[in-house]
Amino acid sequence: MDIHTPLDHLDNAGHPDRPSRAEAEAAIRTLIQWAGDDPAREGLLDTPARVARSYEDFFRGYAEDPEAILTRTFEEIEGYDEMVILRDIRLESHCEHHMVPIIGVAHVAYLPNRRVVGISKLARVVDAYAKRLQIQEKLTAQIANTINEVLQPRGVAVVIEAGHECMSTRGVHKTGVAMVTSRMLGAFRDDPSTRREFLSMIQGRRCTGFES
Ligand SMILES: Nc1nc2c(ncn2[C@@H]2O[C@H](COP(=O)(O)OP(=O)(O)OP(=O)(O)O)[C@@H](O)[C@H]2O)c(=O)[nH]1
Ligand SMILES: [Zn+2]
Repeated sequence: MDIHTPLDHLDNAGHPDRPSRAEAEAAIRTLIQWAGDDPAREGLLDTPARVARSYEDFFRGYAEDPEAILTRTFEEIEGYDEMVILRDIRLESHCEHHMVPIIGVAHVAYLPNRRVVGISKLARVVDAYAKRLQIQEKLTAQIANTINEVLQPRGVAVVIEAGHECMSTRGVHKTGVAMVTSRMLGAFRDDPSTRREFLSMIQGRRCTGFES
C-alpha cells in the first residue's frame, strides 16, 4: 500500500541524498536486530514502516519554510502597538545527541511594528523548528531570529521550558528537571521594563508541557 505523508514529495527529489523509504525501513530492521530482537517475528513485522511514518511526523519541520509561514500579515488594528504574547505553546522536539524527545512549552512575544501576524503562525514557526533534530538553545534562537527578520517588530522574546528525556530515561536519570532558555531581541533586550513586563506575564505558571 502506498501511504502518502508530508515528506513524500521530498523523497529524493530536491534532496538527492535522502534515502528511500525502503532503505529507511531496512535501517530500522537493523536497529531492532542490534537491540537483540528478531525483526521477522510477527509483532515486529510492521514496526519498520510504523517507525518510518513516526519519523515523518517527528521531523516534518525539514519540509517547512519557517519564513514563508510569517509572510501573511495584517495591518495593525486601531493602532494596537502593545505586546502580543502567546503563552504555553506545547513543544515537541528531539534532541540531536540522542534522538529522544524534548517536551515542554514555548512562550513567544513580540511588539508589533505596524503589522500583526495571525497567532497560529507563531505556533507554526515553533513547530517548523521543533520538528527537527535540535538542541534547545538553537531552537530558541531560530524561532526568535526568524520572527525578528520577517516581521521586523520592535522586539521579540522567546522563552522555552522543557524536559529532556535523554536526562530522565537514560544517562543521568534525573526526572522533573526543566531546562529554561531565552532569547530577547530589540526592546525586550534593551528596555528593562519591557523585559520585566514580559517575564511577569509568563512567570509563576506551572510548566504543564512535560512530565519527564
Ligand atoms: N546544551 C544542551 N545540551 C543538551 C541538550 N540536549 C541534550 N543535551 C546534552 O548533551 C550532552 C551530550 O553529551 P555527551 O557526553 O556527548 O553524550 P552522553 O555520553 O550520552 O552524555 P550523558 O547524557 O551525560 O550520558 C549531554 O550532557 C546532554 O544532557 C540541549 O538542548 N542543550
Ligand atoms: Zn539528548
